Amino acid sequence: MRIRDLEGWTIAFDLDGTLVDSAPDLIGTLNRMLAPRGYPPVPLSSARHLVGHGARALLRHGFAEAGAVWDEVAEPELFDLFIDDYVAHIADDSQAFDGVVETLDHLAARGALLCVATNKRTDLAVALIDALGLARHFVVVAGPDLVSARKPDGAHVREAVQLAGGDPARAVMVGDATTDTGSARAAGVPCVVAGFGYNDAPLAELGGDIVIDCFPELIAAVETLHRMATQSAALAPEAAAI
Ligand SMILES: O=C(O)COP(=O)(O)O
Ligand SMILES: [Mg+2]
Repeated sequence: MRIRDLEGWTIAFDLDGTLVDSAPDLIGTLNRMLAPRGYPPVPLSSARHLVGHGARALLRHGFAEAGAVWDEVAEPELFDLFIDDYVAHIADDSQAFDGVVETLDHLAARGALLCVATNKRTDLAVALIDALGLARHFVVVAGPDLVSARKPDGAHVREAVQLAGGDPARAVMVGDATTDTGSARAAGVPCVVAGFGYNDAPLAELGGDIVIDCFPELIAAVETLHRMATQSAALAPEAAAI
């Protein structure tokens, strides 16, 4: 039997660009908004980094990327069209990154509680997670509508961990963008950066603690952060006595 050495620890995951390569469907929807309005499609490669701040931000910045004029008045209608189209195509081409299922199973078997903290609306996040057969891994899926403030606010990671029944003092965040590292830092939670995701800044400037190049490397990263936390907790009484 495996040692449950991660019992009492919670791992909060970002969704888009960390667990799931969802950009093809998000950018596909964006391009279906642009085409009938006479604008050119934005290539996936130049729009991936726009994913991570929610659908509204993707729409706005995607239109800018295509050189399209942004119509503030039309935004609510455009947003509704975007969501309707995205829901219909949510898992056409989106896939979990290699090794996600095995790695999540491994971490759960060692006792870790797993949850999701995403800037995707909760209903959309749940629909995507369900469509890819990942639902059984997570105690909670927390979009911005389920918490008091969205990433990069620290409340998002902190409250997602608490909703999962965990303690933010014994948690790790895993994400791919400045929204994730910012939220984790503000919550006092160490952050693993998915270097294979939709990084919106150079890796050295994202502000994470450990960068992983593929999902299975998360196991070693969590072990390192867990060891560091355990060692500093063991040293804390001595430090207090000095
Ligand atoms: O931009 C989004 O739709 C959500 O992105 P996230 O899962 O990376 O927070
Ligand atoms: Mg992301």
